[in-house]
Amino acid sequence: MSAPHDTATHTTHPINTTTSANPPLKSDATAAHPPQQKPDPTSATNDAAQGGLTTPHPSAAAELARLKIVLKASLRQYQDFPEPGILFEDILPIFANPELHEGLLRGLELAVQKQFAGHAGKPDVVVGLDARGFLFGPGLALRMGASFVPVRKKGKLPGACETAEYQKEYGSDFFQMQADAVKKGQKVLVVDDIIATGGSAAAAGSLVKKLGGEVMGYLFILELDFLKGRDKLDAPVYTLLASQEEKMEQ
Ligand SMILES: O=P(O)(O)OC[C@H]1O[C@H](OP(=O)(O)OP(=O)(O)O)[C@H](O)[C@@H]1O
Ligand SMILES: Nc1ncnc2[nH]cnc12
Repeated sequence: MSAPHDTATHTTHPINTTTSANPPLKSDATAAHPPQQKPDPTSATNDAAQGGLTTPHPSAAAELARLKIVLKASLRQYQDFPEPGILFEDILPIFANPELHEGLLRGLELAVQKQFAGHAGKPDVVVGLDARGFLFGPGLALRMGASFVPVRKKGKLPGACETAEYQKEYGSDFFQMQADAVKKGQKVLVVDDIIATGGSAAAAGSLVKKLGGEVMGYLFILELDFLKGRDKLDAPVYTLLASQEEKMEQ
């Protein structure tokens, strides 16, 4: 099988040199996959990344708007992964590039300041969901001076745990939190990479409440709009990027 990706556009990613049963989509029509003549937004040396991420002292709104464009352009989509009918949104290119990684944390920090300040101010605890919520949840918590607590898939945490079952875009699962991980009355921000059906985030929110925490909001990098997952959540929701307004044609 040939290399799944044009390395001329993504020279900084070792992943692009491997073969795969689900190559990233090549069409210019997807926002997640930049056309070949465009500079690689995930490259630390390209102009878009430099202009988007290193401009000194822009207003918070302008800075957030610029970060969103650069971050969205770095995402990749894989058709029929992990099963037919799913258009998989791959956020890993963000973490492969230190500037994008920094830009993500900055964008999320600005979003929390802008979106949640009026509701509850700063969180006491950031709760990140297994597994991709662990990629940026601890970094965001550190920036905001908050604790980080994981929600894990069943059977991974020692000691007394609370458990919640949930449905997601592909299948069902169980989440757990350690029973003493959140103190009564603590303000909790639940974070994850993607909200699809909202099942995972709703289960995490229910666990936080079982422990006595107060869910001040939910924060995601990306939202699959057509699944309307935010309707399952009963606290303010903020998503940095939007995607898939309608279900993929089969
Ligand atoms: O809104 P939902 O329909 O619940 O789907 C969103 C969840 O699905 C993905 O995780 P997944 O369970 O695939 O696990 P992973 O993070 O371990 O890959 C994603 O990272 C979210 O946690
Ligand atoms: N379409 C999707 N892409 C990536 N992660 C997901 N989690 C649930 N649905 C997903």
